[in-house]
Amino acid sequence: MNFNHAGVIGAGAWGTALAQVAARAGLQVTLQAREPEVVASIAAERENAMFLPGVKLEDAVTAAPGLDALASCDLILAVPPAQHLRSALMALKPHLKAGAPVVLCSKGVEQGTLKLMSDVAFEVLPDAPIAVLSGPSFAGEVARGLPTAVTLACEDEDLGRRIGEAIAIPTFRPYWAADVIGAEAGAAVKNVLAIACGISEGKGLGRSAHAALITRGFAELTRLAVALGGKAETLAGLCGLGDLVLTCSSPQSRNMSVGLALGGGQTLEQALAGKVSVAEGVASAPAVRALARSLGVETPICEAVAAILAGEVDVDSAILGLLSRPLKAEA
Ligand SMILES: NC(=O)C1=CN([C@@H]2O[C@H](COP(=O)(O)OP(=O)(O)OC[C@H]3O[C@@H](n4cnc5c(N)ncnc54)[C@H](O)[C@@H]3O)[C@@H](O)[C@H]2O)C=CC1
Ligand SMILES: O=C(CO)COP(=O)(O)O
Repeated sequence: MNFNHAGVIGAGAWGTALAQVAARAGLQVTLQAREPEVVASIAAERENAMFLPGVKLEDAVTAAPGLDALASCDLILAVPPAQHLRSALMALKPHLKAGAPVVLCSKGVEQGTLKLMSDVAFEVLPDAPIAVLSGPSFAGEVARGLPTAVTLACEDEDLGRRIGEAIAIPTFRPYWAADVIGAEAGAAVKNVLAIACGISEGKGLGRSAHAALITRGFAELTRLAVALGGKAETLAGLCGLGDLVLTCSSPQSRNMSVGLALGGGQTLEQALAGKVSVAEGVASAPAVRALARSLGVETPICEAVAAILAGEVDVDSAILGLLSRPLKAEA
């Protein structure tokens, strides 16, 4: 089956950028937006002024307020914030075309249930083929046509390849993989680690600390992903190391920005004030901590971030705590 019509759930920055990619790849695209002003601005100005200003959208992208508009879509890209994926898929269910694959593009762990996005999707849409798209990809850069490569993970590798080919353009290169759990675990944990790197940067701890944090963070991310059933080699790819390096290295990252603000002395409330965009690591940190504890996996950096965000410890004490840990073998 070739794909002709993509439906995108969630017209935030990333949903809009992916709609642009799919349209450039030759698909008709319906972009479902919750905010009436987003639907209106795309219809009138060809621009999502609220979430992705300054990018003129392709003619093939049409915005719609309701999920009923996705009923004829043969490919769905689900891009709501992770904590809203369940409700979004439940709302999609009556309108989902039989057999249409659902590609999960949100990055996070569901609070309360501690489930990965694919677990949520399997629960809500047990009959739908599920794939995961993740990798180093800032929405603004992708939408402006700057190049990147991502992981397209699907247990059915042939389907993964076909989805990848359907949305690929020279500046957006999906590499397929079968390890859905590894791809999702990398996506969720890297956001928490980006907050840690932002804190380090905000405190002025230097380039060496930054590199050490990324590296030890990568060890945490890999340990947790493997405990969940993922493969270490997946985490060495675009959806793990690739996205970790990107998100930990630029204030363009909403997660790193939150960390920068915290490291600069702001409270979490101040760091989040006035932001319309989502910093997923804030919601995922307590879930990642709980998940790691339930599996007996050591994740000291994620633990420290979760404790800072929960107000259990201040930034300086958390840093001191990490630096005072017993020495051990690296591997
Ligand atoms: N922005 C980026 O560069 C990238 C984002 N992602 C992931 O994509 C997902 C969506 O992020 P963005 O598009 O950046 O979001 P955004 O921060 O640009 O926009 C917020 C989105 O949240 C939606 N929203 C707010 N409250 C909601 C509710 N109660 N129920 C359902 N939706 C609600 C808004 O409608 C809007 O679509 C996140 O999981 C993020 O980690 C992944 C790769 C890149
Ligand atoms: O996931 C992303 C890049 O791959 C976007 O990161 P932020 O959500 O931190 O901006």
